Amino acid sequence: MRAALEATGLGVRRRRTWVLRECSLSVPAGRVAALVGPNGAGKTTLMHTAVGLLRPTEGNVRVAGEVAFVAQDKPLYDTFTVAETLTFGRRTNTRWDDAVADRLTGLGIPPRRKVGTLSGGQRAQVAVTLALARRPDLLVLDEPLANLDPLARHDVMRSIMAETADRELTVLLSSHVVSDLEETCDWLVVLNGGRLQVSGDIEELLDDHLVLTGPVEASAAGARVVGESRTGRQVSMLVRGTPPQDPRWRARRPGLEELVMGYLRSPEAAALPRPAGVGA
Ligand SMILES: Nc1ncnc2c1ncn2[C@@H]1O[C@H](COP(=O)(O)OP(=O)(O)OP(=O)(O)O)[C@@H](O)[C@H]1O
Repeated sequence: MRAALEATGLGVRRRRTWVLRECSLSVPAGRVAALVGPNGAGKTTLMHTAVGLLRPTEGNVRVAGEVAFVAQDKPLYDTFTVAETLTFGRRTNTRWDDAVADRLTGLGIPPRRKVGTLSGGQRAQVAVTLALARRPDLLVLDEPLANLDPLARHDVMRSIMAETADRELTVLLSSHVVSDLEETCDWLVVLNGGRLQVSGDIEELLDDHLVLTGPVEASAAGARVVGESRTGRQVSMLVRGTPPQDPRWRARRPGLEELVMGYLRSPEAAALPRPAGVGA
């Protein structure tokens, strides 16, 4: 399994505070990885170190091949037209792919319009298309869907997915809206308070967890409990691995959002690949 992105013991200190610490993860090539976590978790910091905008204080991060990055504010030249923006991209990139760039026309974005007059969704499409047309091996997108309406979010994700279907491209994208990621992402990375909590294949993670509901008296002995919440006499908990024996539990597979929320509510819990030879 070739890694497109590999971080080892990655740490970033800003002034006196560690904003990223002991972060070791590996995203296999060809995956679409969702990077989630609350505000200030360190998502942008991780992305900036991955694309070389920020030097780690400790550890290292390695990326295989060419990287394209779309920053949160989708920086573009507002006075350029869409066509001029594409011409600029073509002239400044040796790996430029006209077929990808031409997709903007198919999306109904007028080539003669000034970039500064585009809607948020159109602007996001231009920024993502510019990055994709550079034919990167790894595409890093910092909240590409922020401030977009549901239709525009769907369209941007569709543009990205069209490209991943055509060739081996690895994508790392951050978002606060887990439901946007459910259909498109197959790898999950959860950061919380600068620490890595989860990194793994989404289907395997969902298969490895259960949501249990039952009376507060039910015994969770033997289970690895990620987190729990109580409503009156009922308790609901996210567990990893083998469920507890008590027959009073009702068990079901979690959804992606439940899995993410379970970990975010329990910053001490982690679902990470263990180093070889180390027990559970
Ligand atoms: N230039 C800076 N100087 C000092 N601290 C910074 C700087 N940039 C970010 N930080 C701090 O680093 C921490 C992580 O920030 P980061 O932007 O990586 O989080 P994030 O997960 O991307 O958050 P958000 O979801 O709000 O975009 C925050 O506490 C932030 O205040």
